Amino acid sequence: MNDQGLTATEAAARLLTDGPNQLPAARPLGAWRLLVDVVSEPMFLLLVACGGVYLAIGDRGEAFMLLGFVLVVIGMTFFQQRRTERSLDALRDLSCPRALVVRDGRQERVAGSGLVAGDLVLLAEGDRVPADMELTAASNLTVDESMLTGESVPVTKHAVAEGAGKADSRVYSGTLVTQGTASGVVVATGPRSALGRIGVSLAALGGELTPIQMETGRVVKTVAVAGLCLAAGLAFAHWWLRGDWLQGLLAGLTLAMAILPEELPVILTLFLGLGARRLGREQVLARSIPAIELLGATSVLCVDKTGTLTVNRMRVAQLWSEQGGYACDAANPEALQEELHGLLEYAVLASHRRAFDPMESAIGEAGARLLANTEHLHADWTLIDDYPLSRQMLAMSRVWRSPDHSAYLVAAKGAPEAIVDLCHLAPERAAAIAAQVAAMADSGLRVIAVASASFPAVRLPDNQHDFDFVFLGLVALEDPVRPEVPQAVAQCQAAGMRVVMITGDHPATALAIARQAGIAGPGVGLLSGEELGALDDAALRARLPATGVFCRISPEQKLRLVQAFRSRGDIVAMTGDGVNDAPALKAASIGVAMGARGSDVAREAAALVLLKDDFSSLLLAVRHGRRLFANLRKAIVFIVAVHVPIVGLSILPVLLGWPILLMPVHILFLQLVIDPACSIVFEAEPIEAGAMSAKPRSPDQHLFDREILVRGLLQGSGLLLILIGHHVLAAWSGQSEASVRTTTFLALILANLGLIHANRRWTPATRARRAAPNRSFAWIAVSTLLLLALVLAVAPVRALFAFAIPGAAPLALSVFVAALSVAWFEFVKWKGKSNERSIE
Ligand SMILES: Nc1ncnc2c1ncn2[C@@H]1O[C@H](COP(=O)(O)OP(=O)(O)OP(=O)(O)O)[C@@H](O)[C@H]1O
Ligand SMILES: [Cu+]
Repeated sequence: MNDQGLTATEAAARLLTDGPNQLPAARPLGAWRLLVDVVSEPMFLLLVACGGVYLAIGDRGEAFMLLGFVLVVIGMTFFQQRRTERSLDALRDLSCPRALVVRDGRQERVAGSGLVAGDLVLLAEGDRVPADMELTAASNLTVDESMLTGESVPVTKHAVAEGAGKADSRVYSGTLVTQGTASGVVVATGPRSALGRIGVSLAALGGELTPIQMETGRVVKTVAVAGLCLAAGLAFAHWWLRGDWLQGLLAGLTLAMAILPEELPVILTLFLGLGARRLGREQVLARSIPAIELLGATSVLCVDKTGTLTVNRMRVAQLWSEQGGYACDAANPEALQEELHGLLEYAVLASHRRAFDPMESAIGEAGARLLANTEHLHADWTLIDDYPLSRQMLAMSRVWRSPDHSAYLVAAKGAPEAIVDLCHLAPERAAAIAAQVAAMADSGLRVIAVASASFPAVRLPDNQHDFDFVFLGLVALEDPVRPEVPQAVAQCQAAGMRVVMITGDHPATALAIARQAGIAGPGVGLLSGEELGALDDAALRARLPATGVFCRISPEQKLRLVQAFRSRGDIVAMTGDGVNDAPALKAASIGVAMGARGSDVAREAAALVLLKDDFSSLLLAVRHGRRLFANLRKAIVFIVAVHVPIVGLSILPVLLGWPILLMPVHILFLQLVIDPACSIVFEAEPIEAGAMSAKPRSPDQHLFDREILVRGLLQGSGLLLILIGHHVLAAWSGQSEASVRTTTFLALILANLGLIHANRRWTPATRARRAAPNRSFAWIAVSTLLLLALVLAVAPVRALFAFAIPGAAPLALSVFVAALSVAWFEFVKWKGKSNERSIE
């Protein structure tokens, strides 16, 4: 079998003829769905109804105007849909497995969709098999084929060369490598794979509603029902008081339009969608929308050590045997002493030649450097078998045959406890070794022990215990804490979040690294996997508040820990990268996988994928989550406030016998054009200064709570009163009906802008930061005023809006009223702030 793989040109040609290695995505017809979506928009129905009434009255101009707005609704729905679709496509790409393929003799990682038949692909634990393959080499490979066969017990696979039958040497697209490594040649891709033939399409992604979306849905429904009742009442009142039922119907429909919280769901989707995009810019991929929403409420961060807190670049720092020690820095001029040659030799033999694990690469490098030109490097030995690491035994052995030995040679390395156990050492010797391990681990080094054995060349035992191991010594590896981690941890703690370390490593190493990262301090305890196993759920829960470091933890225990934290009401973000981490990642409120280091399984189970594999990205994500929630609340205050005057100005004239002030066009102008644009300002608002020094919000804090409603209603009713004052004053000063309408509308729009400005920051104006200007506000203010000027300038449009070009004095009055309302907003803001303080 050639091990160069295909050439890139060959692969490209085959990709062209065979098509991508993808399953056809089932997607309903776009146009049809769009139609259904648009027609079920309440705004659309109201518009059509209003149009009908205008036609019945014989007012064709108004009717066509509304038709124009129908186009706006369709356009908005369409773009909305396109955007959601596109973000879902991005999610699908992400869940598409990547493959390590050999082409032109070089290994490269490509998207699974780029594979073609004949490609040579390497598989490792945690990979999703990217295509149907025939194995050319396999070491301890077991595969979970449950998604094809329903059988959840992993099956063992062998290479064809080992005389395995077809079923035994084939792995199928979509199945999961649960253990071992292998290489194989792709035999079928895309729809021709076993999975494709069954016709399984990708699991439906998206579609699930987040708690906030559900809450918003409820609010929208309640308000809509109330609005319709009110509108019916108004139509009836109009008919009763004035006798014109068509006009009454129109007034009712106008009110319904004014009340309908049409923009809420739109804004929510916008915020969450843009939130995902913002996270993406920080190299954080959000695979689930609910996670974005929850981020701001995170109260516990459970992080693993290697790679998340540390740089994951290992280096052998010390070698130690009972005969002596050696410091492995490049500055050490001395050669490695003869007594330690065997230790390093067997450490190398116990590692994979083409190592995935940074620890094994480090050992390989140290061997190549320190044992160069000795007889201890054995490129010509053949690997006979290996015993992988397991949860019961944190040690692995590899069995070799050398050309000049009759017996097999076995090299083992693993956690010192495990190796000491395998070597059956006398208690005093074991104690001395443990003391040495503790001394090395205290400075944060990861310590592993190495042993050797020889075994007659007969059938190998099933268990590593059956070898007669000789203890060789210890290898200590250094993996420094990332420089930015201590500060990030401190910021998390300042933000009221606990950072908890969960590791499979030795207690002393774990504690040392935790100290360097700032996780462990006075009053922060340590709990080992063994102790944890002895605790029942209640006892475990009781230990959590005082424990910050969990060591020698197995993945199954990670799951228990997540569940224990969650049962205390915590919102838990948990990082993980291994195959066995998937259940814990799924169980966490927010599962976090590492983009580069994580296995396919981990990334599939996670809600967030950190492309920059490090802890500070997580802090950034939380910041974005908090900002998003805060800005959403600001937008909602604005929306509540802005509805009050619109509703009031729709109802009052009918009841008080004034000429009708607001007609459907005016409301549409506000509701469909101005308000949604305004929410963009809130979305872009930077995080408030104190947001990362406050406690995380409680997970069941409502978006629409009393504080928000009171603040919004207060701002809105003040504005309504001021506008009524304006109306009375304007009418009294002898302005024409059209002029009153124009100036009141202008005052409303200006006050609207003032309202946005006021709600951008809830900290009083005097303390507002000047930094980070939000340019979208200026843009929207200018374009809103331009749009209004346009409406006034174009005579037919002006007529449709029933406006008149106002004189200087009415204009001045209108601007003055708007300024008055801004002062009112600032007062409410200041009042709200001082109330909050008195509650605390
Ligand atoms: N390739 C290996 N060879 C030998 N021993 C290993 C190997 N990998 C891990 N071990 C042993 O098993 C222990 C647990 O390893 P594991 O990989 O589960 O830790 P982990 O949870 O990934 O640690 P961390 O939190 O540092 O990432 C290690 O401390 C080490 O003693
Ligand atoms: Cu030697």
